[in-house]
Amino acid sequence: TTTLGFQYKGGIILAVDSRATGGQFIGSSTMKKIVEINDYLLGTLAGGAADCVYWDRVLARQCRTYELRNRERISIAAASKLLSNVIYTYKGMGLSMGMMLAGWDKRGPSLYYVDSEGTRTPGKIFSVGSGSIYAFGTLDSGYHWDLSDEEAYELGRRSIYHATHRDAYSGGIVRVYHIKSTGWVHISDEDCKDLHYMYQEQKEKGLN
Ligand SMILES: C#CCCCC(=O)N[C@@H](Cc1ccccc1)C(=O)N[C@@H](CC(C)C)B(O)O
Repeated sequence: TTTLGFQYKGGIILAVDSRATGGQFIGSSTMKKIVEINDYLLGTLAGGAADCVYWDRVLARQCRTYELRNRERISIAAASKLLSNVIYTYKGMGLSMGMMLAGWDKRGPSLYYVDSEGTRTPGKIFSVGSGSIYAFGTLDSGYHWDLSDEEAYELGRRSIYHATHRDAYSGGIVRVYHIKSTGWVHISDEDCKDLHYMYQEQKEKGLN
């Protein structure tokens, strides 16, 4: 898996691949690794597929319960704390999860990283998963706060593409979402093979 999230002038971008593997076996090429918890809150999945999917559903239920009890949406900080606290009770028992929670709440845009070791931290740029080392190469060299929306989408897309090209455990569809003050927008789903030939063409025409 390769997942990434970064905050910039225009909000937050999330981008992920869609491959699930069991050893060298590819179990899925269409996995949804960005999960829509509510209209203002997205999560990303990396690590054990069953662990991530299961605990994300638990979190989604807890967020909805919070809304019903408090008549307002949960903050990203509180949602990430709920997730972190509940999986911390299983620390050392073999859970494997590296998740990002991204959204827009009363304090504005917010991006958190939460994992099964007990780490919970806010930040501006994260990449999580076996291909994150490759994604960082493109992401860190292309990132700046004042990216335009289109440049930000392309940076997320290109960073995930590069990881799918080099990491055997990443591949399939490159999915990009944008979180703004009005909630999240699904920007694109593109097969990494199509992106490969598109970037090849650009290189041949010397457009890079
Ligand atoms: C095939 C199949 C069913 C999925 C098995 C399964 O959890 N694969 C894991 C890799 C893994 C992890 C821990 C133990 C074993 C195997 C996987 O593909 N994780 C991706 C993200 C999830 C959300 C799809 B990615 O991190 O590579």
